[in-house]
Amino acid sequence: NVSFYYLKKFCRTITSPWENLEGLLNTKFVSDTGSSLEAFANDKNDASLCWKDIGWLRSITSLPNLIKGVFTPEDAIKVVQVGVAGIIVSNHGGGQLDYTPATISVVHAVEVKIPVLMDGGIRQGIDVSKALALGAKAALIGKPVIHGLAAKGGSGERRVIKMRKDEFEFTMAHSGCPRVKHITRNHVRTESDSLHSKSKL
Ligand SMILES: Cc1cc2nc3c(=O)[nH]c(=O)nc-3n(C[C@H](O)[C@H](O)[C@H](O)COP(=O)(O)O)c2cc1C
Repeated sequence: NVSFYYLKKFCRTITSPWENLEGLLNTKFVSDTGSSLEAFANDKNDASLCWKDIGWLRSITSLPNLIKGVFTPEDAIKVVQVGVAGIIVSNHGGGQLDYTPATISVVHAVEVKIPVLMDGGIRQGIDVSKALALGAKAALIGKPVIHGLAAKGGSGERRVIKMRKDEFEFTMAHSGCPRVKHITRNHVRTESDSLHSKSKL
C-alpha cells in the first residue's frame, strides 16, 4: 500500500534525530515529561508579544516584514496601521486550534492596500487559482511539500512543487487566463455569492 509506505517514511523522518538542530539543543526525547524539543519550542514562545513589538521587529531588519496568522478584517486593519509589507492569511495549517474557518473562506474579507498572501489547505494547483481569484497575491504550501520530502527527499519536494505548478497552469488554460493578472473574482463562486443571487430572485 503506497500511502502506508509514505506514512511510515514520514513518521521515521519526524521521529529521527533533528540533525538540523544538532549542537544547538539536546535532541533527546523524554516521553513521560515531554521532549527537550518541546521545552526548546516553549522557550521560544513569548506570551508577552504584542502589536508594539512589530515596530521593534521592523527596526532590526531592512527586509520586508509579513505578518502571518491574520484572520479577520479587524486584525488586517491593525496590521496596516503598524506598517508591515504584507499579510499572510493563515490558520497555521489547522495545527493550532480546531474549528477555525478554512482560510479560503475568509481571504476575500481581508481587503487592504498591502499584499495579502494565504496558506492552508492548498492541495492542488486549482486551489492556487481560487486563492488568487479571491484576492490573494500568492498562495503558500506547507504539508504537501513535507510529504514530498518524506517520500523522496529533495527530489520529492521539487516534484510536489512542479505538480502544483502544472495543475495551476492547466487551470489557467482551461479558464481562459493566459496571465495570472487575468484571474479575477468572477472566476469563482462562493456560498455567499449564491445567497446574494438567491435573494435577488
Ligand atoms: C511541521 C510544521 C511546522 C510548522 N511550524 C510553524 C511555525 O513554527 N510557525 C507557524 O506560523 N506556522 C508553522 N507551520 C504552519 C505552516 O507555516 C503553514 O501555515 C501551514 O503548514 C500551511 O498549511 P498547509 O500545511 O495546509 O499547506 C508549520 C507547519 C508544519 C507542517
